[in-house]
Amino acid sequence: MTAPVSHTRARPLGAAEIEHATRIAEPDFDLLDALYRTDDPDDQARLLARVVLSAFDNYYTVSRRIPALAQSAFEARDWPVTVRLSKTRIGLYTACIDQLVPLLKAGLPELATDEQLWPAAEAELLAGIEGRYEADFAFAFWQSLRRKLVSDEWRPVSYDAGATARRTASPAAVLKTTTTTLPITAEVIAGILDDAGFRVRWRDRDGDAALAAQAIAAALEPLGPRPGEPVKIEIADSGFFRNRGACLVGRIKLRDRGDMPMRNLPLLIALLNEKDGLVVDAVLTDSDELQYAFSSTLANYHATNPRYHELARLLHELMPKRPLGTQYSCIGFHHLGKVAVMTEILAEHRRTKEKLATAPGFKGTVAIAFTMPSSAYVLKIIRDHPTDDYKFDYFDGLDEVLRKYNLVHEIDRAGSMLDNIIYSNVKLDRAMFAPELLDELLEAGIGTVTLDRDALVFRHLIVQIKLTPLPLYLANASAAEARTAVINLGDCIKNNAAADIFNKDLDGRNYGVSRIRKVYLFDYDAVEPLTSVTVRRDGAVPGEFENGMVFRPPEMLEGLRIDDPGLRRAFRDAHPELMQADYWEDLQRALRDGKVPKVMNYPASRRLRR
Ligand SMILES: Nc1ncnc2c1ncn2[C@@H]1O[C@H](COP(=O)(O)OP(=O)(O)OP(=O)(O)O)[C@@H](O)[C@H]1O
Repeated sequence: MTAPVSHTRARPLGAAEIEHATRIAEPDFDLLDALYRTDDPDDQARLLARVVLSAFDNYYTVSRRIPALAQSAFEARDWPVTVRLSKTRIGLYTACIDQLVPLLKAGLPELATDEQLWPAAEAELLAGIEGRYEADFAFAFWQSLRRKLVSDEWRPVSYDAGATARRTASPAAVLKTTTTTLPITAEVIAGILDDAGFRVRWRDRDGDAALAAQAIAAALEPLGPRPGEPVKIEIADSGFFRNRGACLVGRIKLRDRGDMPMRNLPLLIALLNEKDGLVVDAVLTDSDELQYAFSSTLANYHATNPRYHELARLLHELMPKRPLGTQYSCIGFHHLGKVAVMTEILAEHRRTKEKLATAPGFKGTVAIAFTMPSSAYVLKIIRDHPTDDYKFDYFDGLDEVLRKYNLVHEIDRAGSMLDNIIYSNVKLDRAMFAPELLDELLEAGIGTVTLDRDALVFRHLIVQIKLTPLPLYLANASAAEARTAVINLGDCIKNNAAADIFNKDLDGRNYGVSRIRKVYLFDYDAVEPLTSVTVRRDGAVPGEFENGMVFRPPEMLEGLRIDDPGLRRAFRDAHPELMQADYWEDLQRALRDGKVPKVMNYPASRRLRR
């Protein structure tokens, strides 16, 4: 067994230290000054590229420090710092762009309209980033900035990675391999735990390693393992940190044995840092379970290895049911994820030749949702005004709905809301749209969509992972599947409540079932902070007038509009508290006191010590 590394006591990070490490450096004012002063177009292009690149470097430096800080916070059990780091990371990219945009707008107003300068500056930028690993990231930053500077114009800036696109990224570059033979021993696992290089002590490393080895042996059993058979354990050379947890991620590989083909088992070792030391809390070996634990519907992990393409590929290989683009968001690369998702949608269209058409299910009164039949994504726009069937008396307006979608992207989604990828000024070829959808988009009087020659330009475009809307799922599911879905729906409502989210439109048709059969809320125009809702015990009084949002828990079941009496009963039996005012009031109190309930992101049955 590998000798344990010596452990220094982890030191909590001081507020000043975090502040310093995550502070974005000022823009390069000398360069900006030179840019403002010059009239020479070549100098302007060169200086603009340098100004933006220097801002990107400021951003990238800080964003790369955060995973290491997250590791220190985990080691020091400093949970408030962990939360702060996540918040800082998610806002950092926009903060860096917003730092520069007003300066450029004020000093060089012609940037918004200059048709010559941008291509010349882009060529300078591309030359400046050539050969850098994060060239595509720098280019995405450039495009985001440009989009902001020309945002008043109907001039979309592509989300394409262009020349900086990375064609191949083999996960091999981020994997550490241990070669051994079956059965995998506790000593081998202990070696892997040591190799992770934590600077704090384990509570019972050998005991945990033995339990983990047992869990792995049980998971390998269906793959026909033979004692002495060679095996490779490939673990990403990266820590992954989120909330109070950390994990090691990789896979176990068994070679083609003649009577058995090559076999792969995904592996996630979930770690906690308890008061008395590090523990292996759970071992996951099922791709769907990994996907749930690594869900893009939760706060992202901070990955200490900077090779984001290889990590995203590896995660995609381990969790193939989730599209590649969203794997980037899971490790905090939201903006690259945005580029990757758009690239994927365009590639899907090129490959399948399918057209975008209205998404299956109930038509929205607030949104228009569309997709291609085999696409992994749904695209959505928000109408300027709801249709006549809109349920509520008052519509908050397009900006407010977009704000809610954006809020859901930024908060800790606690596992039961989708991540919303929100694009602005996107151009999609007209040929991608089915004629009926094209007519609807252009004729519904939606001010945010226009036709620009052979393309549609969208002021905003929301992209989500495609689910099966709950009513469609229930209509086609077996009795057991339907029952599970309805019970999962209750869990989904509870998880959202734990994230201080209440969907005032209780209707079950706002929810969908994913490829791993979890239920998620996908419609956010009616979400409110749970803490702002008035919970009533009594029934409604005719003619009664109440200010604000009022919710009567006994009306929950009716609100969900699940017609099947058996399914209603299943929901009631599994979640009786959802129909009781006490549950909601207790939760509101806990949220107001800052006691956020824990969200479990793997089944309790996978814990090593239950
Ligand atoms: N992520 C998704 N996956 C699959 N289908 C979706 C998704 N988002 C929306 N849809 C489909 O599009 C329809 C309309 O979307 P959505 O519910 O967001 O619109 P809405 O106008 O906000 O609805 P409502 O009228 O209930 O407020 C849904 O009923 C569903 O059929």
